[in-house]
Amino acid sequence: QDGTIGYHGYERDALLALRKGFNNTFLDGNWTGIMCYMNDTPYWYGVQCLNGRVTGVTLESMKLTGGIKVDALVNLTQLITFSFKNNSISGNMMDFSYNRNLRNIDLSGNSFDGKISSSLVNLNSLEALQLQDNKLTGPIPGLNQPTLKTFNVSYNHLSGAIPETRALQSFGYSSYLGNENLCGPPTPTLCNTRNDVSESNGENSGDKSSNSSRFAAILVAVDVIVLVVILFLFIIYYKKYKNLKKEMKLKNLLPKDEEHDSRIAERTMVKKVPEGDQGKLVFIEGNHGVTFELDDLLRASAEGLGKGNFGNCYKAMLEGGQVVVVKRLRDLKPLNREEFMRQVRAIADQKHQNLLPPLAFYYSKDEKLFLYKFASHGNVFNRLHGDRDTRDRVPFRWSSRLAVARGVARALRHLHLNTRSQTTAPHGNLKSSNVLLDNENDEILVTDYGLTSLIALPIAAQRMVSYKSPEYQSHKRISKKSDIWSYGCLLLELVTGRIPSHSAPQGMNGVDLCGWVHRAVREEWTAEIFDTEIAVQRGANHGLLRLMQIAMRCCDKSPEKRPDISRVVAEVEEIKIGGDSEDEEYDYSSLERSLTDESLSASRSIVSGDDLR
Ligand SMILES: Nc1ncnc2c1ncn2[C@@H]1O[C@H](COP(=O)(O)OP(=O)(O)OP(=O)(O)O)[C@@H](O)[C@H]1O
Repeated sequence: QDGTIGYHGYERDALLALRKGFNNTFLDGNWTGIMCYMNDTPYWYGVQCLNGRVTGVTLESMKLTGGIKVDALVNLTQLITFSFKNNSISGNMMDFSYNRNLRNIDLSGNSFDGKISSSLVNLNSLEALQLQDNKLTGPIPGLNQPTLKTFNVSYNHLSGAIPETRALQSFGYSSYLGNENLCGPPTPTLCNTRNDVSESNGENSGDKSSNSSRFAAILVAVDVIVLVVILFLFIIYYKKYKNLKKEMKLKNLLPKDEEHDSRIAERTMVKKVPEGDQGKLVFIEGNHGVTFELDDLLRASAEGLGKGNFGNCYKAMLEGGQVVVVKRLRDLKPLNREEFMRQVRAIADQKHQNLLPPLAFYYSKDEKLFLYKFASHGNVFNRLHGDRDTRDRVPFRWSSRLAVARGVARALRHLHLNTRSQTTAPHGNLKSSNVLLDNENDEILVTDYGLTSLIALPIAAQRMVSYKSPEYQSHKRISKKSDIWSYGCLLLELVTGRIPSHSAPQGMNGVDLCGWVHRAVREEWTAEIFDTEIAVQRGANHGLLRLMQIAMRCCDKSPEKRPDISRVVAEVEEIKIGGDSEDEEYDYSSLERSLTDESLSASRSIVSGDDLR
């Protein structure tokens, strides 16, 4: 294949050869099909692409075993990042001669043996080389790239004198620790034998006494550096101490384990923002004048809203009376700050009255937060299923449920078709707990869209709704049509009042709603389908049937047969609430009768033409 279609078969072959070397079930299942096309988000876990070319492979802490062939990277000529840290890969190091753009190499925490590849010397853009905690032997090649900012070969079996290049000498002893046979500065061990020196230089370095005097000079320099470092550490310690004192003063400081019951009020949501991160809250334009600093947020009292699949949510009440929701994100893809910001901006760019965009975000190495407006009437899941069969239950009327169906359909249409935004992406995790209600239920706000671009794929595949769709189960593929499937399930949840199993919160049981409804219609025990709370409403009858028909088409097993979002919106908009008599009690048997006559014939024909799920 050539570059004109943005897909490079030889790069794919190189990745498949890598995959073969690991014999890893997850990669075997995930690295299939096209890995990346032009600038689409890569489909393969841990692979980064630009213009259809592979620029990064990041497979960290995945318990990978096996080896990487020496010539494995010959065809990955655009690589910038290559990280396999914390696995159990063994064998010799690969040759990097063809990867002139490489900036970051991290093979730390594996079992690589043999020599450090001398091809590293010619990587002119190399910024970080991390080879610590392996079984590498032999000398350190004479790297001298001015670009090199991070270097670590500690805890290997390296030997010989550390080359006296400017770059290698700029790193402290800690970068070389744990290699008994390394000598020369910055280690404290003098190189006594000619072997030591010749081993690393390849040739004799000559006069031993001039070497010793150079060592002496370097040792003095090291002493000075050590003094400066101690002074620096002292300053940091003093600053930390001052900060700690400040925090202690905050009356709200009450550390609490986030695993605990989230309903209990928590006083601080971010116990401590890591030092040195210089993290700042970044507000996104159009935030309706809501601005405050991270310090204000730290001081705010907070209440847990719930433990989500990708982090916990807190309601933070700031001293000035503002209320915001803070979502602490976890299990993210390894994105640097710029990449993270790009994704957040793409999410925030999706502006629509039925979407809840983030107000602000916070990025640091250890903490990533999203801030949202607080939706005062909670989520549709709780509204629909909460307080059932108790006196506290406030009925969720047909008109409100139809408003939810409409609002969500419009939000999805915007996500799928909005041409003004740079990316039109599926939601990926559409479910009733991600549909929020504000202002006495008449504002429907879909939240958590766009998280597929941030969450690590294996985690997303386990927990996001789109990955529960029939097409992902059979072909490991999701698309906008997977959102249509999720939407169909949401409609069925609204009309039946039952919890779907694929999105049931932890500890709750649900039913396979699509399968259940299909069976009910086919076997004509239709009376049980509709939620009695709305089935008794006189005006709801016709609309309920229409909504269920739409839902069943959206749930079709094959994505091609599902309607697209424009059609869904048009059909849902056509449904009438049903006149003024909505609140009147209805003779339930009349609805039951209408379910068994022609009104459902369309649904039944869908069922008969299709397998039950
Ligand atoms: N802006 C908000 N206003 C009010 N409640 C919110 C807001 N955002 C989230 N919540 C609620 O906080 C709780 C936790 O939300 P979160 O999104 O973390 O988890 P979830 O929706 O249950 O699952 P998932 O992580 O898969 O989206 C949910 O009950 C959710 O409805």
